[in-house]
This record gives sequence, C-alpha cells and structure tokens, in this order.
Amino acid sequence: MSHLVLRHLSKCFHRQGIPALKDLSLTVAAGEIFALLGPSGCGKSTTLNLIAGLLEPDPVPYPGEIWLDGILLNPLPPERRGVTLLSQYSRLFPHMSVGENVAFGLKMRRIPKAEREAQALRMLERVQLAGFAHRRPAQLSGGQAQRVALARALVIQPKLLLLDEPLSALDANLRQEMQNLILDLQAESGVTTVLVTHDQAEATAMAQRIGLMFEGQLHQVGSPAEFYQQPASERIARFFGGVNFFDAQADHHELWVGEGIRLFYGAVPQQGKVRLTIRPEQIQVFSHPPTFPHNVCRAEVISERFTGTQRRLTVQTALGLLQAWVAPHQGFGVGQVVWIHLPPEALWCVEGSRSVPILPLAV
Ligand SMILES: Nc1ncnc2c1ncn2[C@@H]1O[C@H](COP(=O)(O)OP(=O)(O)OP(=O)(O)O)[C@@H](O)[C@H]1O
Repeated sequence: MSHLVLRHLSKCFHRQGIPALKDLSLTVAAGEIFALLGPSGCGKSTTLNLIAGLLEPDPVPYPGEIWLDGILLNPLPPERRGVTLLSQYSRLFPHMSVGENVAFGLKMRRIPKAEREAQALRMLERVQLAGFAHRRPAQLSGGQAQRVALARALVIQPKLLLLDEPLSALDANLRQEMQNLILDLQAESGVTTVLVTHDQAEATAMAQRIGLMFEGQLHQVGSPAEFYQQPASERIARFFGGVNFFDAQADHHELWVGEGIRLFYGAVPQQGKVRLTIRPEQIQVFSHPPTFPHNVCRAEVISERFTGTQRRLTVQTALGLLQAWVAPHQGFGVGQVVWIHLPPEALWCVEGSRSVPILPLAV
C-alpha cells in the first residue's frame, strides 16, 4: 500500500490568468480512499492530471512536488509512475475484445500470454463480466463498459488509483452498483485511491476523508461526518446541504435572537453578532411545549413534504424560516403550532473561514 504526498502544487494555464490550482498540499494515507470534492472548475481534474503526469506543476511560487511511497514522481513519465487514471471518458480500445482490453496493460508489462489471459479473466469475473471476454466494446452497455474499464485499471495492480468522476455518465441505480463494486475491489486490493467528484453524496458514501476545494484551494480536509457536523465555514456548510442559517446576539453566556428571545445558555465562543447553523435533521419538533427549558422555540408549520424516509417541514420561527426533517411517522399539519428544540451540541457558529461549536454549560 502506498502513500501519496502533494507539496505546494500550483498550476496556471494562462500567463497572468487566474491559477487553476494554488499551492495545494495534501497527504493521502496508504490504502485510503480520499475524495477531492468541489464545484465545477475548482481544480480537481487538474490535481489528478498533475499526479498522473499528464501535466507538470508550475515551478513558482514554489516548485510543486508529488511523492508516492517516498519516491519523487515529478521526473517520471506517466507510464512509470505506478498510477492509473480512470475517468468517465476512459475509452476501451474498440478493435480489441473485452478480454484483450483488460489484458492490455499486462501485455505492455511483458506478462506471458497464458498468464495475462488468466489474470484478465479473473478480473472480469470480479466485475461480473466473465462471459463477456470475447465481445467487442461496441457490444456493451455504458455500465458494462465502465466495469471493463475498472477491470483494466485494476488488473495491473497500480500503486495509486485515480478516479475522475468515473460514474457521472451512469444513471442513479448503476451508479450505486458501481460505487459498491469500487468499494469492494478497493477493500480487496487495498489500492490507495483518489476520487474526484462534484457530488457531496458520492464523496460521503465512498471516501474515508474528503478534501473540499474552491477556486484551486483546499478549504477543509476531514471525515464525511466532520463536514456535516463541523463545517469550517458557511460556504462549506451550504455545499454540504446546510439550509438553516441565522444571526444571533451573544451576551455573556446567552444567545438572543429576534425580539428578545433567549435561545441558549452556554459557552458562547464570541460576543456580539454571531451566525449560527444547524442541520435540518437535528432539529427536534414537538406538538406540545417540552419540559426542558433551553433552546426551545415556538413555531408554525408552513409546509410539509414527504420523501419516503423523512418528513421535511418548513417552520416559521422567531429565528426566521427553518427546515426541520423529522421521522416519517411524525405527522404535522400545515398551519399547526409546534415547538422546536435546537440541541446545543448540534448548533455551530460559522464565521468567515472558521466555525466553532457552542458548548453547553451545566445548568
Ligand atoms: N488544459 C487547459 N487549458 C486551459 N485551462 C484549463 C485547462 N484545464 C483546465 N483549465 C482550467 O482550469 C480550471 C480548473 O479546471 P479543472 O478541470 O481542474 O476543474 P474541475 O474542478 O475538475 O472541474 P469539473 O468538475 O468541471 O471537471 C478551470 O477554470 C479550467 O477552465
């Protein structure tokens, strides 16, 4: 298993233009699945192309370095890096059979014919395409072709697997299947993997850690749970589907919102105006006032939407409109007066480029 270190990677495609990548440094642990996540154009593919050797990092402001297992990759051509890149545009060779496609990398490595055919067949079995070895790529569905491309990428046992939105051309069901297949194969082979995606749900489902990029820079690195529960800024919280943001006034241990409503008693990280966020699934909704005294607010249900796994309520409160997602069996009607509880451990203060928890004090 190999570990990857990126140091000070910068890339500017146009002189005096906006850099696609600005001084990116990152370590990916051996055997880890790491997702580079961010909106279109933030520099994710550029990062992968630098690692794969399809692009060179700029020498300024710092000479960027790419290390794999303690070996500096910069001087090595793509084929000698031990790195395989798979993208939605990875094409199979149309004139070769599926089996020959999978065995191609082994042929390049001069593995004898019988051995490479056996390995290719084993790999095709792993992607559930054992009976397809003699077909041509044109006779495959999109999902099958992508499974063959995955088999071709893994059969050569790369040190590092780079996945550049490999599933984005597939429909939702196939995507899910492929995600599971990639996770299984990755667990079996232990190959260190960097996945590029703009879909936070995909990054959350697949990666042990996520690096979120905006405009060529990493803004937060952490586990999926950290992104949901401890977003480093309002922008990151919004990217992860955060919908509840409101202002409050902090005065000693108290937070005040709206017209003199005391929201909280606890260790408030700063004084004066603070911006708060809470995830919709962490707000609790009651039809009667609960007995506990803090962080409870009267509200009115404005709308209700049933998603199958949740009831998504929009409630009007003194804090403004909030989204509260409750269990499907919790029925609330539009117009109903309810009480919402904002658990202190779920409240986060987001300010500029950092965020701080609000810790409850013993009452
Ligand atoms: N070969 C190139 N020549 C010029 N500009 C480029 C080139 N490749 C990328 N860029 C620019 O660099 C920036 C980052 O592009 P990149 O493809 O890395 O983003 P991305 O995050 O992968 O986006 P997407 O999710 O849309 O693929 C973009 O502004 C893009 O237009």
